[in-house]
Amino acid sequence: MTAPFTTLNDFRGLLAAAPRADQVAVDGAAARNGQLTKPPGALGRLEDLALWLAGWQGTDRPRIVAPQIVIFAGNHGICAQGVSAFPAEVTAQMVGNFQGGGAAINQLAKACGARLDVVPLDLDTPTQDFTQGPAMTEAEVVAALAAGWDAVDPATDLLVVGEMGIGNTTSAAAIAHALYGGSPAAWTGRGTGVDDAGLARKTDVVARGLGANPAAGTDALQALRCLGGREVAAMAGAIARARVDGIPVILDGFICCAAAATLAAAVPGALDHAVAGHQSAEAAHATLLDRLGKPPLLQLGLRLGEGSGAALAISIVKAAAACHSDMATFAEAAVSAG
Ligand SMILES: O=C(O)c1ccc[n+]([C@@H]2O[C@H](COP(=O)([O-])O)[C@@H](O)[C@H]2O)c1
Ligand SMILES: Cc1cc2nc[nH]c2cc1C
Repeated sequence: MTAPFTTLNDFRGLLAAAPRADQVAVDGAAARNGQLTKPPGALGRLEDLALWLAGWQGTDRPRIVAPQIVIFAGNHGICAQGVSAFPAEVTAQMVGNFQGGGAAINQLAKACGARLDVVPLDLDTPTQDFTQGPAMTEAEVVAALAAGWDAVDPATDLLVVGEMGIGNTTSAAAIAHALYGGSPAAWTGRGTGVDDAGLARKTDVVARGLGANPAAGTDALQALRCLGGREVAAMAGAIARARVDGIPVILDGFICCAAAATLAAAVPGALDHAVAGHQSAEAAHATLLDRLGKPPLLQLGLRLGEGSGAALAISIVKAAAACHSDMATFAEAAVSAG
């Protein structure tokens, strides 16, 4: 498909017009949940997940049979300022590793039975350094949103978006700072492992980013354009496509959630189809999840990106659907209800 928008305003309009979850299916799933052979509430958050899936799949018996993971990769102009523990060429090298099957996400995708797609975005043309002005033009950010939109398989029933982009924790911190305010230091963490001097440089870059891009402080999609990267915008485009098509999404770490946050700030309800897969060890991810109102399913100390934490959570969401849809009811199993 070719994405049905050519401007940020078109994109915002599509997202604002997206249908809501199917309440009849949710009510049907809640009724079924009450008849399953377990004490009420005994499956904890698995029960919430099943009802959430029911609403987006439009059935009281949701199933996950075709999960898709898409990894977007982009390069960042701000890398020249020494904001990462790794050199920018690692982004393209890791794309080769994903394509060769050697990265963590290849194993995690295999382990949960998900299709994995890798989408490199103009790696030879990093975004502009956002301390000097906008990272992307409107045409560039729209192209990245469209790449994300087009990468979603409309037949998938559960989507994970992940990223690879040296420097992108700085971009994500700058976006969070623009959307939510607070001090630049509160949003800035160590990413791939910068030392104290690197952390101080990053914090300064985050502060100067908003200073150089006042539009980012007044409009969430401008924050994405001015402070984001191509892979960040592509994740936003894919999450938005899933919202419009009613496909449930599991959010990954700090960068994925910063991309998602631009949608939530632009259009209320834009993330109703999304749950948080995990809480990353990146310092500000907990705060960002709190702002999004999304409690994480897992907290394993991961800080990898690549969709890794969300990929692990696919198994949990699959399990929630299987229990809900395939368990026996008290009547079917001839078990006495309480
Ligand atoms: O997902 C996260 O929360 C996360 C936290 C720290 C680092 N990363 C990954 O590390 C890269 C960005 O780190 P950095 O230090 O280059 O900004 C990028 O490729 C991300 O996938 C990802
Ligand atoms: C090796 C490496 C792998 C990654 N995967 C996601 N971000 C990454 C950053 C680095 C440095």
